[in-house]
Amino acid sequence: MAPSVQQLPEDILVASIEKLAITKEAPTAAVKEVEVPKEVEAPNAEAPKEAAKDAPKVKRQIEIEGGKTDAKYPQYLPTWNHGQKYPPLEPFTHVEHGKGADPTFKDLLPEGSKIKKLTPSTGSEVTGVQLSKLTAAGKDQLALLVAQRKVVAFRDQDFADLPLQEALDFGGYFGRHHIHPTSGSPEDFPELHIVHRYGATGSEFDSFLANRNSSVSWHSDVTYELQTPGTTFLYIFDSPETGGDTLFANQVEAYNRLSEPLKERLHGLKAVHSGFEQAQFSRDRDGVVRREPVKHEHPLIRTHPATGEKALFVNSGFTRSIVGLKKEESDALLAFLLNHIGRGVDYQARVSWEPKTVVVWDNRITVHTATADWSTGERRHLARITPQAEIPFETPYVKPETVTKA
Ligand SMILES: O=C(O)CCC(=O)C(=O)O
Ligand SMILES: [Fe+2]
Repeated sequence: MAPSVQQLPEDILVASIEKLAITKEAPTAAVKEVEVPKEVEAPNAEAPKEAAKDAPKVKRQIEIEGGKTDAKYPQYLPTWNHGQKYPPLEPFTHVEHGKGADPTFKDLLPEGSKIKKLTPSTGSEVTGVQLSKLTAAGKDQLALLVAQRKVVAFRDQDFADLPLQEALDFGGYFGRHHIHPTSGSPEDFPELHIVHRYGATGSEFDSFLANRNSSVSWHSDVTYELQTPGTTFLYIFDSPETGGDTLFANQVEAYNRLSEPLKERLHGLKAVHSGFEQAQFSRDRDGVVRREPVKHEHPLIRTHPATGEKALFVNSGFTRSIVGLKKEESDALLAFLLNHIGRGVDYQARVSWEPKTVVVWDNRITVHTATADWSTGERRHLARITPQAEIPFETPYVKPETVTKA
């Protein structure tokens, strides 16, 4: 078996276990049938709402009461609309705002703000900045800072209190919104990907752990798409008192740690990233599949368009095989790379969620994993905004001596 299929993509957990958990945890909750548009055939992913207006109606189930009443942000609870069907994504031109941004960060980190490294190579924490108030220059610098530090946690944000559309408008600056094929989203906002768990003993998550040793599942989001996500946002509503941290691994550093002969050999190789298993997982549980699944081949080493840094671009969630290698070779090489990334605690950062935190990371050059380590029945509830970026590209291997001489 390929190493990648031994682990479930984290998105799968987010998408489907939550749905089951809600049903289990709130058995008395009323389920209301709501009239909603059927077969929302959007002409493209950017304009689903226009298409929805004239569409015929079907019933959709939304979960209310037991699940909704005690959530701090019920407007962000997940719903699954089986009527939402979108055509394949069309390519678009991505504008990389981090490229050419002012590296002094004067519009992002004004006087009085504080930035602190989480670990030497990876992750920073910022206080004294209100993301929602950033100018265009500040947003460009945000993209650059995140590309450099890989992940940045911004504390004390008003983001969760903004109208949902305003939060989306902010995120839309960084790229076209990705609509997830299977995850729950707030009613009428399919661009928001919702993470929602109770983590209670006896929940669906326990039965998941019955077959797994750990909830750790390193992945980069939806890398099966042609244009994979770039600057990405996750913000918190409810979290357990302790636990539920999110971990990030730095794929630039994972690349840098490889020997020169191995780096040189990996350049030019491509890997297959597949969304088929995720879609099937959802179908098997009567979940939604908003768009038919796709696979794409991406370079094993990709270059970041703003920093020029090279990063390993494989993840255990979606990378299935290396193109051109025989199965055993591909499995062995992928297993080595994924193991290398997963055990690289010396190039990872762990973000602890505090109320009002917004975490921004660059999905092109990191992998991340949730940790489901609490079993107290506390709610953990977050939303992700996932702007897509460029088609992954690579630049040629450069020997270190050449760099020194140049
Ligand atoms: O729940 C988390 O900490 C991360 C979830 C996740 O992988 C995501 O939203 O992309
Ligand atoms: Fe994720």
